[in-house]
Amino acid sequence: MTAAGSLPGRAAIIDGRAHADALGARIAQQVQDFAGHTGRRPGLAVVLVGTDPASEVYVRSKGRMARKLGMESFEHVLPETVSQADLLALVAQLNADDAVDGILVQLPLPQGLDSLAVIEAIDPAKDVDGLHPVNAGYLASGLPGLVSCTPLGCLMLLKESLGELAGLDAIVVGRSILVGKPMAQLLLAANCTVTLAHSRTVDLAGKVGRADIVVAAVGSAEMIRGEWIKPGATVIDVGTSRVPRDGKNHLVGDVDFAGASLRARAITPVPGGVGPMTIMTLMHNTLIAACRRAGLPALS
Ligand SMILES: Nc1nc2c(c(=O)[nH]1)N[C@@H](CN(C=O)c1ccc(C(=O)N[C@@H](CCC(=O)O)C(=O)O)cc1)CN2
Repeated sequence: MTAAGSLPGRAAIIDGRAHADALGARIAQQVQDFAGHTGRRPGLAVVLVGTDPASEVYVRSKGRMARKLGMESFEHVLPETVSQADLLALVAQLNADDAVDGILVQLPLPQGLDSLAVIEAIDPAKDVDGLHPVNAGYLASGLPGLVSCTPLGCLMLLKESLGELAGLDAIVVGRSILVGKPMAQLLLAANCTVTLAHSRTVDLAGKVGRADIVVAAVGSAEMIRGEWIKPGATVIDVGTSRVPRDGKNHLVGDVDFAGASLRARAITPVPGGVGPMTIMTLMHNTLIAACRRAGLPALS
């Protein structure tokens, strides 16, 4: 049988925007409850260094979404020429600010700045990107911390689409600290059997072809071919690359969408799949961080 809403031989589309909207409605209600209990609103500080156009768009979207859900948004824009010391001083100031529950430094940072050192400087309790080694360690140890936004969004989409994940064979293609590594840990915690593939993996096509779940996070346009996908697999595409086609720039994922749709049971589109969930899971993490800091029970 095909997944709900799909035509025979065509994968169901996993609608990330709809899932993000539903999660956003729940968060907005919980923000009101938080404000009722504490007399203040959860606060998210976003730091942008430089003028990368895509990063500017993402930072604006994060601030807009935080305000829309009733949170405080603090936006800090620093010039590309900022020193490592000044950036670290801003992070220290945000760590000490009681109105700030979540801190996010937009990546990538301009050349010359050490992003790992900046991430390590963030108070792990306010690290709503879930990238601090303490939070990565909590995730690997099965302890409650803050989980990186994109993989958390992917896991939510997978659970919505598949229900139970236990026992499924999953492959994650890409081993970044932002997506690949935490994604593999989340799937392991959900009792999948996980392969973490990367640029040196031998026979990637064969390994993808044995997976019930494929999470593609390589950052290379359409490199996962449709014919590699196991019939009936569920495909989550994290990639966003712009490619020139028919005289226009098109946004495509890491997966050959048209080919994969003929074999998969369900697939995320690009745009409109994982991306909107990345922004909403950041809001979810900010609310979790705020509740923990206020000593309120964790959210469901
Ligand atoms: N500190 C961080 N930096 C970066 C992260 C992150 O999670 N934390 N992730 C990415 C960028 N990113 C959020 O920061 C992000 C990327 C894409 C989208 C999104 O909604 N994409 C749309 C398409 C948008 C377009 O047209 O270009 C979609 O897929 O539908 C949201 C957030 C790297 N940096």
